[in-house]
Amino acid sequence: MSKKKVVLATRNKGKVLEFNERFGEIGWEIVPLPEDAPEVIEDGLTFEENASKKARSAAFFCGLPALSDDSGLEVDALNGAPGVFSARYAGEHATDEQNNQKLLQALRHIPEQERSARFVCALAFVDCTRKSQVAQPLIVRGTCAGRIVDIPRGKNGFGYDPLLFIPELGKTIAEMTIEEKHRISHRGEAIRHMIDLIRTEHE
Ligand SMILES: O=P(O)(O)OP(=O)(O)OP(=O)(O)OC[C@H]1O[C@@H](n2cnc3c(O)ncnc32)[C@H](O)[C@@H]1O
Ligand SMILES: [Mg+2]
Repeated sequence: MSKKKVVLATRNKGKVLEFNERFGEIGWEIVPLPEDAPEVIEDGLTFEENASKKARSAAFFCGLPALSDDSGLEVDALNGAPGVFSARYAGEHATDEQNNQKLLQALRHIPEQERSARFVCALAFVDCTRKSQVAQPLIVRGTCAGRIVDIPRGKNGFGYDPLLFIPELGKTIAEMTIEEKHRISHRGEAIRHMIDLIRTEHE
């Protein structure tokens, strides 16, 4: 049987690496988002809303089913910020480094026991070959809880990975291999949920 082509609606290379190969077990061939796909304005109030917008836009543009990811970091001492603004916390085209520095600065007076935080990942899947799903994408969420360190640690991963320490494993996410991250991360959990959901949808 030929594989089902699904567009991965993201421009984030770190995410792309984490999705690679994960959907082979349900017979998907993941194809990259074309360079000329339209920019999506990520103005939703929730990760789920933004993920739906990104998946719908890519599905319409490519005429293929599309999978998208909207994710971010929620810090309790900042009432959930940066949240859906994680990518542009330090400004519209901020680098990971600038976002990390801004977060460390915002938390500089907060003691270790009050630095709890979590990564959240919402995935949306729009299958334009199934009419009902264009209006209502399949949506799942995964989370990964830890606490924010005061000095970045580790070189792996991307984004805020050097800042989130996972007490059970005694390291930050940037100190993990991609396999270790997949086992415990928000994105790993969301991908497992999405694969389960797609399997039940097709039963
Ligand atoms: O919208 P797309 O094109 O998918 O790419 P993006 O990088 O803009 O992605 P988001 O809008 O979902 O913003 C996510 C932000 O949260 C950060 N982030 C998401 N997942 C992460 C992870 O696994 N580890 C570290 N930081 C992460 C990421 O660096 C961004 O700053
Ligand atoms: Mg984005």
